[in-house]
Amino acid sequence: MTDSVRARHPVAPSAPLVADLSEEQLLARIFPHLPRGPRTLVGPGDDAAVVTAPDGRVVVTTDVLVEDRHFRRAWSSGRDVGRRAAVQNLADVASMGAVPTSLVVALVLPGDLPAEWVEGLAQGFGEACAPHGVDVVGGDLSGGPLVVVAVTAHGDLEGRDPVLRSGARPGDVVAHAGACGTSAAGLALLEAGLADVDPAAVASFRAPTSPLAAGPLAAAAGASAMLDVSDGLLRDAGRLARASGVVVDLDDPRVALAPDLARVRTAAQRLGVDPQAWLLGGGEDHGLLATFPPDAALPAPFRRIGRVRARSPLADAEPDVLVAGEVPAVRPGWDHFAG
Ligand SMILES: Nc1ncnc2c1ncn2[C@@H]1O[C@H](COP(=O)(O)OP(=O)(O)O)[C@@H](O)[C@H]1O
Ligand SMILES: Cc1ncc(C[n+]2csc(CCOP(=O)(O)OP(=O)(O)O)c2C)c(N)n1
Ligand SMILES: [Mg+2]
Ligand SMILES: [Mg+2]
Ligand SMILES: [Mg+2]
Repeated sequence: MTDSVRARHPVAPSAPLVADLSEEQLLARIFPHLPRGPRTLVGPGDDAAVVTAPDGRVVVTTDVLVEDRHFRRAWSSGRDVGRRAAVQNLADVASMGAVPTSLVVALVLPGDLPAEWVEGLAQGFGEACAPHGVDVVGGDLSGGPLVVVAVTAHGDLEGRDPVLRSGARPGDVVAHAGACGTSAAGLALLEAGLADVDPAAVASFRAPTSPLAAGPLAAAAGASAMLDVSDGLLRDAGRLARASGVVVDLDDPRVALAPDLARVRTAAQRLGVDPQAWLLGGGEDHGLLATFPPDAALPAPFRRIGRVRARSPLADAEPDVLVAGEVPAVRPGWDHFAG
């Protein structure tokens, strides 16, 4: 950290700042302070929490989108941001095996923002939610220096057990539903000023779609663990692997993710980059990554992309995720702080 940053904050020179920590390290400092009673069936650490209500259980999750961190006003319309914010939250509900039911939306809006942009945002929420029978039931407004969209989503497990990150067992099949790497390709094209090279990839960055119905289907088919891929396949597979105490060994992406590779090949050639970096390290496609017992039939549109292995009891520094048995060479994905 620079001295000028430290000068603004009254901390000891050795005390870490947020930018010195990974998201996981920061969460490890937060979680111990949070109260936890018998109403909490699944607490922080998964894609969503499960809490009891007098007449049952409610799945609840929240994600925030920040201007210039998650979107740029020059690249995305209000409608795009509304659709993205909805899908990002609905995917966290689906990845618990639940059906999303309602959202509340809190907005921070700078005064120079056209009111039309905000109407577009509401339209985007409507377009992403209505087909799934999800209602937008409230929110909050505040002024502020940049656009922030904070969403809380609720879901219904319909009597099923929630599918946690922690249930993967050695021998399970690793499967994925949805796209991998397309959103990252779209972002890279926008950054390079080459959006016209692949308008479909750019559209999926601006407003991704997630196979939401596949979450409850996976739960019904006996999925042992699940999460949505928001930060990159390797990063999120690592979270599932650590929560479950296993190693995720992904199949060779040139075969297992061949359709995804084909989708981003043109953009990769044009930008002169290795498309595997997008497939394995790109986030924000919000596909579902799940593990299934070996005898389970994978529900559509899940496809096998790897296998769960036992951790070796002797190897301390064993990686959590392998690709075709090897330590992957590409960046694993997004971290807000220790990127
Ligand atoms: N400020 C916070 N206080 C309590 N729990 C948090 C906080 N930020 C994140 N979490 C929890 O940490 C876990 C990981 O968060 P995150 O990586 O954002 O999950 P996701 O990618 O599914 O949105 C989640 O269970 C989330 O609820
Ligand atoms: C302008 C811009 N730059 C970079 C990115 C890439 N990016 C920003 S956040 C993120 C990860 C996903 O967001 P996060 O807040 O971590 O969502 P969560 O994991 O909580 O679902 C990625 C890949 C972007 N979307 N927009
Ligand atoms: Mg998630
Ligand atoms: Mg989150
Ligand atoms: Mg994230």
